[in-house]
Amino acid sequence: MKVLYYDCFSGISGDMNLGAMIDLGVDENYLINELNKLSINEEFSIEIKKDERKGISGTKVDVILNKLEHGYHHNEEHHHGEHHHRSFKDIEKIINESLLEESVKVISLSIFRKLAEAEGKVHNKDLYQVHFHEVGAVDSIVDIVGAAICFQYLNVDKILCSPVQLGGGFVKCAHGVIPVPAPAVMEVLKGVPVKMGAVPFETTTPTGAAILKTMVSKFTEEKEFIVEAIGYGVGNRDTEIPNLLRVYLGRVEKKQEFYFKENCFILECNIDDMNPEIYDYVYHKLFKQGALDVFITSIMMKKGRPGVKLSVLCHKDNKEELKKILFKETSTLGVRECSMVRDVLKRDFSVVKTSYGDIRVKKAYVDEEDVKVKAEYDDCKKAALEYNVPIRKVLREVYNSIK
Ligand SMILES: O=C([S-])c1cc(C(=O)S)c[n+]([C@@H]2O[C@H](COP(=O)(O)O)[C@@H](O)[C@H]2O)c1
Ligand code: NI
Repeated sequence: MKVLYYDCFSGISGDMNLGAMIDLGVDENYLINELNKLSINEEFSIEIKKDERKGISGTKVDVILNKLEHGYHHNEEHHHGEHHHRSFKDIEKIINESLLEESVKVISLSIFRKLAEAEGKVHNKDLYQVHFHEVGAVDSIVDIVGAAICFQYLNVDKILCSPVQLGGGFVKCAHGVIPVPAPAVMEVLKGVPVKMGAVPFETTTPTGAAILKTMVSKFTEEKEFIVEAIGYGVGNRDTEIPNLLRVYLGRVEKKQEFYFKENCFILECNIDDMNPEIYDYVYHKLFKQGALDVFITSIMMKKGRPGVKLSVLCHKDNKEELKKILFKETSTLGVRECSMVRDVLKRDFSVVKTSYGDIRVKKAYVDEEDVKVKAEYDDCKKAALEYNVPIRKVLREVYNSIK
């Protein structure tokens, strides 16, 4: 199983994510070619270079907004300092009408939706009323669609993430000066383990947060995988801590499970006043009704009376029928019930041909090497009686033939 792990000790932004993905091994030409399938491809270009923070080298990605001769930037409608805005609907259209792969469209749209929902919540607007600032919209489209292209390229089974460092201080944006963590970041990362204040700057942006929240299946510090590749995405600042996003590509050794869990019940009653000859009959009835096991434990009851605890292991579906048998066929006035989980070894059945006929054999697997083999007692008993031989002779032949 392939795992992608985000180590967000210095947070995450959309650009850092793209840098980390390329550093990890995503083919940059593939990423650029795929991004060019967007109709807005003339509005941006992508600069990819090696850079470093605190001596640790990684990949830095910058989304450069192109100055168009004809287009939004010089469009009459957007003079007088007004900005063109793209709504969530516009972005849905751009993504849906592109020639990007279907899975890339689905991932991109769900990341965008998460971002738009958070912005909507913070600014008290409906999802479809949220407008992305012109410059931010192109940047976010490249960061988010780029992230989706990388996920599709890496084709991992699971994405995990450390607690996310959000930073601190204040940041200037289109709304003015806002606190860090930015409100949209907090909204997106509700319920996610985060850390704050490592540096007095913004380390995690709304786009970075939305990528994580959409894609990560578990936020954990446990790294139960073998690291096969490491990537560093370089951030814009040079802070006291290296402004890097570290990602690991890992492999989880497939552990074969030899047992499975099963819900079951124990029915119990204490008896000190019943003819002991009857237990054989009760056992027979309980097993016939589907009891998984029936057993008796000697107990000392009140008034110094020796008695027994009759226990019945069963599944839920025949529990009530089994209780009825206990009430009808024994002297008890009450039955206790207790739910439990049992671990059951995987097993298979086969038939061994012996000179005494066919004998059924059960194999239960403790692990790859350790197998418990058991000849079916009833078959051995029948064969021993039929051939008038000691039962151990039958057993020996069975075990010798399956060695
Ligand atoms: O809507 C805008 S411009 C906006 C809202 C918020 C909220 O938290 S609400 C935050 N910001 C800041 O803009 C930059 C860019 O973020 P990206 O995710 O687009 O990379 C970042 O500093 C945000 O905190 C902008
Ligand atoms: Ni906002």
